[in-house]
Amino acid sequence: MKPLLSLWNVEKRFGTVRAVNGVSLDIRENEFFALLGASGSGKTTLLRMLAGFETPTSGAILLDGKDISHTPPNLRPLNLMFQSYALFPHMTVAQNIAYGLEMERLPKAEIRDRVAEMLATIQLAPLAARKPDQLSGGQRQRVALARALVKRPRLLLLDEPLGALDKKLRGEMQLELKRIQHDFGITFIIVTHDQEEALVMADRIAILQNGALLQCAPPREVYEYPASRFAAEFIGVMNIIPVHHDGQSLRAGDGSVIHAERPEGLGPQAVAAIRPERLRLDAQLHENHLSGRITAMAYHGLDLQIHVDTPISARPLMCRLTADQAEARPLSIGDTVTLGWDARDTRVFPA
Ligand SMILES: Nc1ncnc2c1ncn2[C@@H]1O[C@H](COP(=O)(O)OP(=O)(O)OP(=O)(O)O)[C@@H](O)[C@H]1O
Repeated sequence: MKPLLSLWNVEKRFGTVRAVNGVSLDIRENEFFALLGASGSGKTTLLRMLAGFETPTSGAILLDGKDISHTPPNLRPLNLMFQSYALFPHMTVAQNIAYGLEMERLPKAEIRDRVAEMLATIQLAPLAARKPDQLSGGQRQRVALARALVKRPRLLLLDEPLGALDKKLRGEMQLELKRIQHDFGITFIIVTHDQEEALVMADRIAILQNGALLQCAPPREVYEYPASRFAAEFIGVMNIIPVHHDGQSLRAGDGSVIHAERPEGLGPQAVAAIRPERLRLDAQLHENHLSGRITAMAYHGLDLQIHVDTPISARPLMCRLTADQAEARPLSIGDTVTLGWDARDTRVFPA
């Protein structure tokens, strides 16, 4: 399938700072695409280049195969929604949504119909006559989204759109955004520093580090097969065990062998990485096993997290048990347990 948007080796320098460093990627029609990275990794700069507020120092941005690198923002078929998206305080919800269409001088009847459609989509029809200061944060966010969507852009760019919301509301709005994106069939590109948010919402995630693209893949792949140690630790929780590669096998600090599927060309210093939910208490069923002592436990409703002190790592291993597993085997701090995990669940990266 032909990509909607292509980035070809896009670079942006501010003086000596390389904010974006040779990023190449394709974004497909109807995709929910997340740009994920720590503060200063270049997410916003990349988004601003897509919107046309910055021009690449080198490389090209193509929309439908046409180079738009130097096309001004107002001539691009896209819309940008910021975290601090300001609604007009003196206008009602309906007027705020209608504003962009009125600027385009569309017929009154069409504006009325499209505003009504958007109010239904964001489920705020009963509040159409309210002013922004009579809305909750989540409701204001929906109006901002409606205002961006009502113009039917082909591409919507969202810069930390849920950043100002509390955790619970954020979770609800994540699902809401996904539903709206699906219903409208518009391509969404969202900037976030929240890895959980990217996992929940996106069809694909691009991880940026120091302006460079580290990995671009669907959430599951990013989670299960991180491209590097940085990606492994950035997404979700990861147990990291320093290992030595002697050409034959991987050994932990205490000399015990760690069974893993090894990448080629690994140097002597490496780390083994295992997700907490891959560690099991039925150790005999797995290639790797070792004993340790429980030092801490945290109950989370759906799961139980235990920290286990072991000889293979200075830091305790984090192990996540489902409620069923935890019920089958009552545990307390101080208990000795035997942990096991599979070689195929062990990723290995250069240290
Ligand atoms: N106008 C500018 N002039 C100089 N340096 C800039 C400018 N804009 C961004 N930078 C630098 O480029 C780098 C990337 O910034 P950018 O805002 O794109 O990162 P980000 O990933 O969006 O970060 P955050 O999550 O904190 O918003 C940073 O080192 C930043 O200081």
